[in-house]
Amino acid sequence: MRLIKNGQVLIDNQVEKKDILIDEGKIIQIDDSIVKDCEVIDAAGLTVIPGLVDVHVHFREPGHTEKETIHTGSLAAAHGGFTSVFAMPNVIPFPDDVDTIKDYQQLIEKESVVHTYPYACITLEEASKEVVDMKAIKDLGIRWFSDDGVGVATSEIMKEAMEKAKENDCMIVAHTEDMSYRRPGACVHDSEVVTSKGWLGIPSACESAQLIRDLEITKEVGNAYHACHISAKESVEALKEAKTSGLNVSAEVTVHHLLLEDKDVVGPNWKMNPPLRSHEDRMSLIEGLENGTLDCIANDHAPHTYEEKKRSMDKAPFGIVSLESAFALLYTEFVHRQKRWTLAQLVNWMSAAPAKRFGLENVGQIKEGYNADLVLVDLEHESLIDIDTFESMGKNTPFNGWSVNAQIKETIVDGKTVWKG
Ligand SMILES: NC(=O)N[C@@H](CC(=O)O)C(=O)O
Ligand SMILES: [Zn+2]
Ligand SMILES: [Zn+2]
Repeated sequence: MRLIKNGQVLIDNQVEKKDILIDEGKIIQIDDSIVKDCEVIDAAGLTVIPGLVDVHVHFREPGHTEKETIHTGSLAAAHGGFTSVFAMPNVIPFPDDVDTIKDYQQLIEKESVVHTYPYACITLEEASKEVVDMKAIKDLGIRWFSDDGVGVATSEIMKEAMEKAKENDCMIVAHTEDMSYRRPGACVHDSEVVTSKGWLGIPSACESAQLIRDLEITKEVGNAYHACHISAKESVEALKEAKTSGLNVSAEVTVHHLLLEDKDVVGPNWKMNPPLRSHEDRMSLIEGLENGTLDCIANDHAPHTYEEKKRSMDKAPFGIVSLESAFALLYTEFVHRQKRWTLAQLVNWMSAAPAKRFGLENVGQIKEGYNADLVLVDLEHESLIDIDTFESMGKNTPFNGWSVNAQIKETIVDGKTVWKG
């Protein structure tokens, strides 16, 4: 048994001083003042929020442990306040059949300090040729399928995947990218402000054309569909229409697409897929989140080595790390500075909303009977984002040195402290 005392606790959209008693991985009591002869965690001066949930991370193991491992990635998650994450399947070997996935699940069980839910591929080796055996994979407890890193190239294969998803009550989680719009070496948004620096652009249609294709198939098939890392206003419009017509669709927006624009791009640490788009696009993402067209915030934590990110813009890999700075950056910009969002709104988009959409039970709120996945955060002091404090092996972030007004102090998973500052 453990007792968190004197914290300012986020419960039902309010912050109140409460004590939280936890036992066997669950929250068993919440009250004004609890006295119990057990280990006490002093949360005086700190805010207690539910553990954050991220449906989009890359942990690189197996296959690319020079970039990140399940262990270091999960520690980065814990350092950032994330207690449940969904790991994308662009690892080697691809988790696309039962035997490979069983080994992968065992590795996660052994290495991860947070709840890590693996995605399985939509198609074998993410090659867009053959849809995986969803029925067999679902028996392993996996209900989320993605080919993240690439789009599903043809509508025939996507339709077959969606039909299987519908039959098996699974969700298609799509990275939408129509490669006919992407020239070799293209690396930034296709706008004058950034292509004038000599880099080739990727137009918004590269994302939205395939998203629109997918939404049409979803309408026909009736399956659950989630769109990854939405970056363009055309995509927000398409999703709005799909939701209005009652489709079972949801979408995420990343931290960097909420905070940065094409004009901010300086070098490879600002290169990610999809690229940072225009001011107008960014505003439509923020509004889309606020009006419910977009459902949750994700990281798309994508670690790469220093050597890889040292290459020129056209040759460096796409992706930035995000887990350890996400909450602090968004809290600072949208809650502390702009006062545009409440703490409860932000936490909802980073916890209860994704948990609900992805079917995690008793996760995302501080409530009796819920999992004791909790985060102690200091919202009173200013500090700097510092890559030297990162648990991640990846240091590829555009946010190093940014000043923030939130710092994760302790992360608790199933009642146990997995990270402490
Ligand atoms: N987002 C990225 O820029 N990169 C991701 C792939 C992806 O999310 O599409 C990666 O695996 O590195
Ligand atoms: Zn992607
Ligand atoms: Zn990704």
